[in-house]
Amino acid sequence: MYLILEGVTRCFGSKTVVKQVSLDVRQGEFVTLLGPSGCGKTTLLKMVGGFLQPSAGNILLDGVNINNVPPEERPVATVFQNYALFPHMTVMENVMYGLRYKSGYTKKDAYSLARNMLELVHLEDIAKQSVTKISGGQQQRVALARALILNPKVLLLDEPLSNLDAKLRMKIRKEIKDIQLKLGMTMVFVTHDQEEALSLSDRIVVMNGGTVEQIGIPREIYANPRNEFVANFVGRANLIRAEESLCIVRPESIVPVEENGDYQGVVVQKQYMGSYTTYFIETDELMLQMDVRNLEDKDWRIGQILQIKVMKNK
Ligand SMILES: Nc1ncnc2c1ncn2[C@@H]1O[C@H](COP(=O)(O)OP(=O)(O)OP(=O)(O)O)[C@@H](O)[C@H]1O
Repeated sequence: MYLILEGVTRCFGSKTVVKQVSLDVRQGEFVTLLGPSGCGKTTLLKMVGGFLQPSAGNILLDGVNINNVPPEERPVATVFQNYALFPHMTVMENVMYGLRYKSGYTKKDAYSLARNMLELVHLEDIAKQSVTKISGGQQQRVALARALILNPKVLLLDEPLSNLDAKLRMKIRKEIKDIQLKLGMTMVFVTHDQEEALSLSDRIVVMNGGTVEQIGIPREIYANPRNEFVANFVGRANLIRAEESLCIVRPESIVPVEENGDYQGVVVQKQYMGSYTTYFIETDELMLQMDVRNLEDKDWRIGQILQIKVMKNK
């Protein structure tokens, strides 16, 4: 394993905000820390970046314990949520600044490397502009180039897309993934956005209250959430309790049938979502959500009685 976290813990005063987190990240892997605000994901990332010391536990990178290595000497780079660019510098100067603690680069080397990075993030045409005169999406790309110029062993990204509008978020999300695949770079990404986590990650670490709830590939996390917290935080879920057991059923795993359904219920509300419609179906004991793709002319009206079957999550 490339990046190893062993029982990493962090306390602030009497409060433990990261509790005994253990995690192995493979070289070239894209791992996302996903969880609600305050669950400790940024604190965990800061410990990997060296900006915070663990109260207990070890962090190893490429076989070396980096617990006591200061941030500027770690082979790790961080892209922050607020970009942290220098307003008095141009795009090019900001990217070159990434190399400030690295020795052995002439100004010419640094310039040529920065040029390559700007090409990678498609900003070569605005290299001479001030960073205050460019858009949010472009600023985020500058921050990315400034981190990548260090050729880090691990790139840490702390909610890098949260200041962008929905459309731009999708665009930069794809660019980050393209770069990760192109460079084979190990990335640890922090977000509270489940879509971002599902679409980008090789594996997702779902966190809650400073601990890990589940680690798995996106499909596993979505189709087989370990508990109610994961089921509700990642996607929408119908929670069907039978005696001692809890069955977690995704809305698209509920299908209408002509007869012999598992449940009969009445449509009490429907929400048109473009590519699918969500029907809220009230049975004797449950309120179920059913998603039906809007491919055919199938449509059920409010008040209609339906038979439904519960399928396996995909
Ligand atoms: N320097 C600090 N001193 C005291 N408490 C802190 C400090 N930094 C973070 N915390 C607390 O630790 C907890 C976890 O914070 P953290 O920023 O890691 O959460 P997060 O999951 O990244 O949340 P968000 O998505 O809101 O950034 C929070 O309760 C926060 O108030």
